[in-house]
Amino acid sequence: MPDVDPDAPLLTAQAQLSRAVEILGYDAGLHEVLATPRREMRVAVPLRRDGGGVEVFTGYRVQHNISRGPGKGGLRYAPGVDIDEVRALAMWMTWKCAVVDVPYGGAKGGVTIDPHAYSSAELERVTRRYTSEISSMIGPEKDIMAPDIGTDERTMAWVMDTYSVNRGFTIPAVTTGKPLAVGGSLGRPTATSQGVVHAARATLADAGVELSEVTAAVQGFGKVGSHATRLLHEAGTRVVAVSDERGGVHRADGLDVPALLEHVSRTGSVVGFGDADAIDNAGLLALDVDVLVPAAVEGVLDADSAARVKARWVVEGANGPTTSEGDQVLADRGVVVVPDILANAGGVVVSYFEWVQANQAYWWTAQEIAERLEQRMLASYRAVSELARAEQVTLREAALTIGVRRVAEAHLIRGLYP
Ligand SMILES: NC(=O)C1=CN([C@@H]2O[C@H](COP(=O)(O)OP(=O)(O)OC[C@H]3O[C@@H](n4cnc5c(N)ncnc54)[C@H](OP(=O)(O)O)[C@@H]3O)[C@@H](O)[C@H]2O)C=CC1
Ligand SMILES: O=C(O)CCC(=O)C(=O)O
Repeated sequence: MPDVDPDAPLLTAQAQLSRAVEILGYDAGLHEVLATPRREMRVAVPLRRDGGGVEVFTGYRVQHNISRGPGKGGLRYAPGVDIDEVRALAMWMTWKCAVVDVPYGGAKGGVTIDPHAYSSAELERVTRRYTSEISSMIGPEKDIMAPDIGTDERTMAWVMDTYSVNRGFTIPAVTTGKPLAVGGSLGRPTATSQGVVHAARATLADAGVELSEVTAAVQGFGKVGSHATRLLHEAGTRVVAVSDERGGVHRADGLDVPALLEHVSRTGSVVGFGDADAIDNAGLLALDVDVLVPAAVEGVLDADSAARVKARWVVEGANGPTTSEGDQVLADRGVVVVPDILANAGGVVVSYFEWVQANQAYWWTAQEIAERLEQRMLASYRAVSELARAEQVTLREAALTIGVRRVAEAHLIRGLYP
């Protein structure tokens, strides 16, 4: 028997689906339809290095489900990317888009590359080659990409440009999370983090607590974690610890967040920030705080680390930060977990707004975007929390039930399920 890591993201995603199917009482056939990725592509991505020589990377795009609309989901550049991770991330996108009721299926892409180890020119060549290789699979009406770990708005501009030049005209709606200059949306860079803060505010309110009364720790200081830290600080939360891949910093009285952001923009890491103590990622997860925001990678809250969590609320900025065993431990200990497919859905909500704006070639104001994002996040949170209360299930089980049911309904109504 090959070794199977019980914390592998795909096993977590499959176990979550099985639980939703059990709650919904679906049969084995429908379960299989919902579990099976609709389309997958694996491509070779050769790169000529700046200094000569060639390396070949592997790229993937998975469309897990397209029954409610085109595939939608990010593109990840990380050394650990493999097909099963991309499958898990694509499946989570399917339920996420359904929970916040945007008219998409779920997709995800990835290239097995450490983006820190390559120049910007090299990453541009990798992105253009990857896009060309998968271009038959993507498009505004087929599958729309966005940034994820290791990619950013510049990456999305390269994808959009490569796709467009091959068709002979500009097609902004093939990606979201683009720079404003090429059809991006106001509010998209902060949307995921803003959604995390809306979700945190809503779940605290259920317990009669306000953001200004609590302490928080944030793991991951990239596109999601850094803005979440700033927005929590602006909402009056005392953020006492943050981390990135290299380590973290902790100050019990609360970090000076504007000074921290300035330090990171100067040095590229939270590590070494003055007036704070060093802390490692495991230590951060176990801090005595009210709110914990994992906003880095999958699987950090497994059975062991979940047993050490002291926070009362975990708001998942990352996709899949909690394993199935970790989830059970947190539930048994009464920790409220706002699940990824709800808590970090602000990004895909504003991506949807960006796609709508690009399709109409008509741009909304920052206020319109902020209001519509808040409305959709709060309505989605309410639907999930009411179901959780009514059925006596966790917020994750309730969110999965809503998402999976909407996707299954689309299959059944379309007649795709024999
Ligand atoms: N971007 C978006 O709109 C959305 C992202 N997400 C999810 O949020 C998470 C973060 O994504 P995003 O912020 O975009 O990615 P980024 O690449 O912008 O940032 C990732 C951050 O996580 C840190 N990190 C990486 N590995 C570890 C580790 N093992 N332990 C601690 N920190 C680590 C990185 O540190 P370093 O810089 O040192 O490498 C960096 O600070 C992912 O799970 C992603 O799927 C979910 C919804 C939308
Ligand atoms: O903005 C999007 O389209 C999707 C972002 C993403 O990859 C995610 O929500 O995990």
